[in-house]
Amino acid sequence: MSSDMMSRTPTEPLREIPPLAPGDHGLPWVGRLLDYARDPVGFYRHQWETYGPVSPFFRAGESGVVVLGPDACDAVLRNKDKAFANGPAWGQIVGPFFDRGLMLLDFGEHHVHRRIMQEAFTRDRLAAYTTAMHPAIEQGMRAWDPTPRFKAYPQLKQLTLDIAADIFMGGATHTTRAEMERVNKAFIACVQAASGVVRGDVPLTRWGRAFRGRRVLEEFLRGYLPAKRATATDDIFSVLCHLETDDGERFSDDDVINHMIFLMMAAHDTSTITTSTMLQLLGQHPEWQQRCREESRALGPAPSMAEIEGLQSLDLVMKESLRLRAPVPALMRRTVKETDLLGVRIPEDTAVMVGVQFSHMMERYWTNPAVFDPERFGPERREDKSHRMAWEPFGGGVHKCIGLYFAGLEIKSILHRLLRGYRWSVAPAYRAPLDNSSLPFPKDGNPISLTRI
Ligand code: HEM
Repeated sequence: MSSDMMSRTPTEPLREIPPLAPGDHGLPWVGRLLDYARDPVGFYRHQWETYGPVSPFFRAGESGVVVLGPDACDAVLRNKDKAFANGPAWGQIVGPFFDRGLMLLDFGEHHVHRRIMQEAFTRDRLAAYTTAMHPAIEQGMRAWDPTPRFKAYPQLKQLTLDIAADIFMGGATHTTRAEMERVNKAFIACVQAASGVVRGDVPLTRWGRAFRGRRVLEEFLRGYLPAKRATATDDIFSVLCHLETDDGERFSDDDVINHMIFLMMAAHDTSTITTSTMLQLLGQHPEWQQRCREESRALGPAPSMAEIEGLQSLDLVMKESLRLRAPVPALMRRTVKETDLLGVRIPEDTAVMVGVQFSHMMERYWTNPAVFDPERFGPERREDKSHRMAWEPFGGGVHKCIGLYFAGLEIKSILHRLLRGYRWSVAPAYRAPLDNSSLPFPKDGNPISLTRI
């Protein structure tokens, strides 16, 4: 097993974070954020080659560190001496709009909430969610009008929102289409706040819209709460209302609302980005598209969870897409005490950016990492096993994505239906112009040439 660990004997003193090299200060206040937004992997490569696994980074008015390579990422995410906290770090990025979502809780409190929420993602529940997803996918795709420049990304975004309305809300039965539209807009406003410059409740700004959006979402969910508490159904909202651990721990009304808002956010953009990347890559690699289609054709239109898990080629393509374009390319942390990270002293209250995307592109762990090659995940090669954290699109440690199986089922169910009903192509030389200001999405809407079979 290879390693990028820099060894240090117990008697050696801790090293300090290296100082910024000339030219690495970037612009006043924003620092090198724009370099990152322009080309995240290029930025990471520069940090890695100049400084190694723990590098200095000035951004948004403060100094912090970028952590790169699977050993360093692993050390932060495993968080052995509980020095790295999520709440103060992610809170700064997503603002108060996803307050008290699971990812923003820390340590003992996080442990209690995670234990309860785990019950919403058991195999039996996942099987029920999968069954419920198919009608929503079928209904959503009915509106798709294939064209030679079909903008896949916005369509997929709408589709995953429609699926969320069913799976998360149980169809929101008493809600009109117009009301649901308002809720979707409110939700999108909260998501978009991450890239807002003005960080206060100021009208006509991203944050101003997000504050209003959060109020709309809370009112909407609170309106449904009594009915969801009264009757147990298969949607996540109702499940969260009725969860109880063996020790009798349950979520309060506020917990349910906070978790619902965060879950919808966590599930939405990430799955849309992955599906959109898969569409692009399958459009550029028709042999893989055909291979996946043949496996899907062997099943019916609404396969069970076990059948979806058996779609092997699609699974390889999904893993490769998540490697090439991790929907969450960096994980944020802040130290709550001084700590030792691979022999480097990280002071208390340091902003930490864990650049997981870079691990996916390191020659040390992957053959020709820039090339689309799903077979690298196949049983004969298993390049993802070159290091336990070489492939980490879902993070690691106690905050590892709780919805990763759900995500796989949703993404594959969408692709499965698409492969059976449509054929599509994308020019081999196409490179998606990505907006990296929050999660990486294609600015051009990911156009594909789509035809019905
Ligand atoms: C391809 C899709 C997805 C990707 C790439 C993804 C990625 C991630 C990553 C990297 C984290 C860790 C964040 C950190 O350590 O700071 C995370 C956490 C989380 N994800 Fe996902 N996610 C996806 C889909 C989903 C879905 C579908 C759900 C819900 C149904 C979900 C719910 C969550 C939650 C609740 C957390 C916080 C877990 C905790 O802090 O204990 N995610 N996700």
